[in-house]
Amino acid sequence: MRVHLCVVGRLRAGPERDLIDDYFKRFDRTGRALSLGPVSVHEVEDRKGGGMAAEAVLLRKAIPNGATLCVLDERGRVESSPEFSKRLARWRDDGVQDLAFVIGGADGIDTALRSEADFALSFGQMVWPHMLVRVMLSEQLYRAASILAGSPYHRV
Ligand SMILES: C[S@@+](CC[C@H](N)C(=O)[O-])C[C@H]1O[C@@H](n2cnc3c(N)ncnc32)[C@H](O)[C@@H]1O
Repeated sequence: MRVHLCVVGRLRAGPERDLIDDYFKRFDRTGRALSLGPVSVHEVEDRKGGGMAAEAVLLRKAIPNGATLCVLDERGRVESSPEFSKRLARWRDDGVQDLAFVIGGADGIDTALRSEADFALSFGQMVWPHMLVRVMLSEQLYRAASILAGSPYHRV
């Protein structure tokens, strides 16, 4: 199951990028034997000030046809890491070929695009900066793969 991160904004070189690259490298390595990954990042940017609607047009183009769509949204469902790992495994076992995660920009995700999602995942009711949400998601993907692989990374 290929994993796509469709996100608003370009992340410049720096600590967040290093963390994301590291977690995705680990996710790809751990996920290979589990039919999870590879992961690819699709960054979109609307330079014309078109807001969420314009960003949604660009995001839709970045989401592969037929992909299962999971939006990151503070109003979504909060899950434990083991629950999230089971969800990933279920999508994979159900034959999902492409799984796309969408993280919005400063204004959030367009309502219409949000309503098209198969699932809305929340990292709690607080609103986090989108670049941090990218880091958190990349870590949770690696953690989920580790849980499914039975490796000791997740210890709770
Ligand atoms: C700065 S937030 C935008 C918040 C915006 N005010 C809204 O109402 O949606 C940017 C993006 O980060 C993600 N995000 C922020 N906090 C989150 C949370 N607690 N759980 C999941 N995703 C979150 C969402 O994808 C959101 O669109």
